[in-house]
Amino acid sequence: METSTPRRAPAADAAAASSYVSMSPSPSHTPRSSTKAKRTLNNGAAIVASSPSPSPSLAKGGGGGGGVNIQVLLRCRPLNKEELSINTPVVITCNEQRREVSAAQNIANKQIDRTFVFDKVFGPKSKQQDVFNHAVVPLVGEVLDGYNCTIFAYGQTGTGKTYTMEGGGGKTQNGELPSDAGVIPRAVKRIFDILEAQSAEYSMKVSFLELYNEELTDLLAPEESKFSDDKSKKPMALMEDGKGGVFVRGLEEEVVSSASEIYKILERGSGKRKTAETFLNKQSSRSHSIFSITIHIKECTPEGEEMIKCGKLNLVDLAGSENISRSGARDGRAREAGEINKSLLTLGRVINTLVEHSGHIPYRDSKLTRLLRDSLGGKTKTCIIATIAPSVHCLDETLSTLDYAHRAKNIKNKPEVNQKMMKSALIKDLYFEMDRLKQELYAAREKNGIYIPGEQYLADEAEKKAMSEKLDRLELGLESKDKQLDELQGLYDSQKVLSADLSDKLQTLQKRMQETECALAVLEEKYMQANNTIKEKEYLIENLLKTEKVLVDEAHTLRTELENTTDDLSGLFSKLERKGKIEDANKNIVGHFHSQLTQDMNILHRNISTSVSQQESQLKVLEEEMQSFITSKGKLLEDFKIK
Ligand SMILES: Nc1ncnc2c1ncn2[C@@H]1O[C@H](COP(=O)(O)OP(=O)(O)OP(=O)(O)O)[C@@H](O)[C@H]1O
Repeated sequence: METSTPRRAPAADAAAASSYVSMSPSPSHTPRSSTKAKRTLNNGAAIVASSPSPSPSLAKGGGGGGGVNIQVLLRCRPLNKEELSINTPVVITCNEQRREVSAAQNIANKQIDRTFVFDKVFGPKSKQQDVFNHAVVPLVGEVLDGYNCTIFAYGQTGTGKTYTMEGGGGKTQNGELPSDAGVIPRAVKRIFDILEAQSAEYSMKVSFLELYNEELTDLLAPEESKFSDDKSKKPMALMEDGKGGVFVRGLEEEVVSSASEIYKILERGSGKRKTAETFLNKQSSRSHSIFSITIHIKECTPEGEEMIKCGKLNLVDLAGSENISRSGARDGRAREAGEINKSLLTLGRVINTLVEHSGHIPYRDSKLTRLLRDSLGGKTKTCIIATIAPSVHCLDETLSTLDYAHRAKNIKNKPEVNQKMMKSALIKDLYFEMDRLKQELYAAREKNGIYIPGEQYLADEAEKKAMSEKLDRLELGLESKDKQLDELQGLYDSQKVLSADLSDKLQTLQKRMQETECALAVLEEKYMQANNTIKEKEYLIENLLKTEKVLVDEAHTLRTELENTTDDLSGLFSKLERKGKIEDANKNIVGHFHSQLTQDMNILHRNISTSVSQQESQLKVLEEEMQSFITSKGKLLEDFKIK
């Protein structure tokens, strides 16, 4: 029966029965002691064989070809109170639209701006909800689809890694998370919301690991253990799983069935993290932490076969990348900073080697890189949230974070979905494990009286006690689950009645809906007709308006032309008037000229006739004189001849 109440699938019981946690993508379960480790390797063979090797047919998300670049997001925190009080200059500008971050640098009195582009940029005003929506929501979906996903926060101390990952934690008000809740509580809530909306049958377990001074500790281990192996104090071993992965021996995985349970676990674990006051952060996390959520979801194949899908979300809060003197780390703190830097330096070297493809990748040089191996260049889907501060005092560290994160953008992973496991095979394994435990119990009883070293006896006793307590807890859990099942059955029956009632109502509503749909269709037809008429009218109006515009333009042209013609005509008339006047004046002049000419001509005529008569008389005189001259000359000539 499928219900919305979280139910534990057998896989969860198997997981709960073991206490080794693999950091490898495979959902393998390993027991607490070395004997148990051996057992699980045998017993877990069915699971391990089917789970770690990802099925190429099931793989999605671009595992093929060159892989998928890991996502790198950048978040810049706002100035804090101290920085504001001393008016610290801001040297970082974020352009969220263009996904750019610019750092203003002053080198030798020259202003040099460096700009970096990321997959997403969150400025100082960004909300926790924004970061969650862009960084985590898609990955939560991938986890529920059976992928392993890792989100890790990287940045200088005091830049908001813990704020981004945990924020105000999971203190809910009226079932809602506070606005400052970070990525982890929001991811938890979303996972439960989705699973419950899908009425999925699932089981979930969480682990919380701390890496401090290259030593691993379990943040979920009980504070005081009656038994010899007090894990809260004792560092834990990181072991190779023989398949290229690693697991942390003895890491507690708590089975959870509600978001509030996880919030409590988170609060408990976070409280145990090593923190200290530094110049840059009053409550600086001095360790790296990895909070992991493993989800097993039941699915049915079309053939009715029950399968278990497994996905894992690793949420990593790294310790601050820092300069020892600037961070104010002293004495023990300096060693601490050195160790933190060792892990982060190795992380940097791993990133560089991955990006430059320059041979051997030094994963093994630090525990952090061994743990994150599958998230960097492996089969996991990874997202890095790099955090920076905007103040000028942090510029060097900010640039180093920006360079680091920008380089990490080029890392390619080949995400592959975890192969689904058959539920029947899991149950078989579980029964096998129970039988084995029973046999061990009988054998242990029968061994009464045989000598074994006291230390081993105590250890075995402690383990037996822990196991029987666990068994009791499991039985109790089973009983309560049975009760829950009964309750749910009752609920189911009442729901059935309710559903019959509702289906009647649904039918009535469907009828009404059909009628409404008919009316709607008629209305839609009318609406379409009206729309067409409106369109036609609009077309006509548009054309009319166009014609009117043309006419108005033409009228304007005509009017200007008319005005020009009127001007021309009045010019012409004034010209004609002037011409008439000139003609009249010319007439007068001509008349005057004519009479003057006549007078002058008469005078000339008279003068000429006078002159002619004078000339005639003068000619006569001249003739006479000439005659007399000739006669005189002739006389003279004759005289001369005679002489
Ligand atoms: N985006 C933000 N908005 C508001 N306050 C922030 C933001 N980021 C960080 N802070 C505040 O700045 C302080 C330091 O943040 P936080 O402890 O998360 O830094 P951190 O990077 O985890 O430092 P460390 O590496 O030392 O642990 C906290 O008081 C936190 O509330």
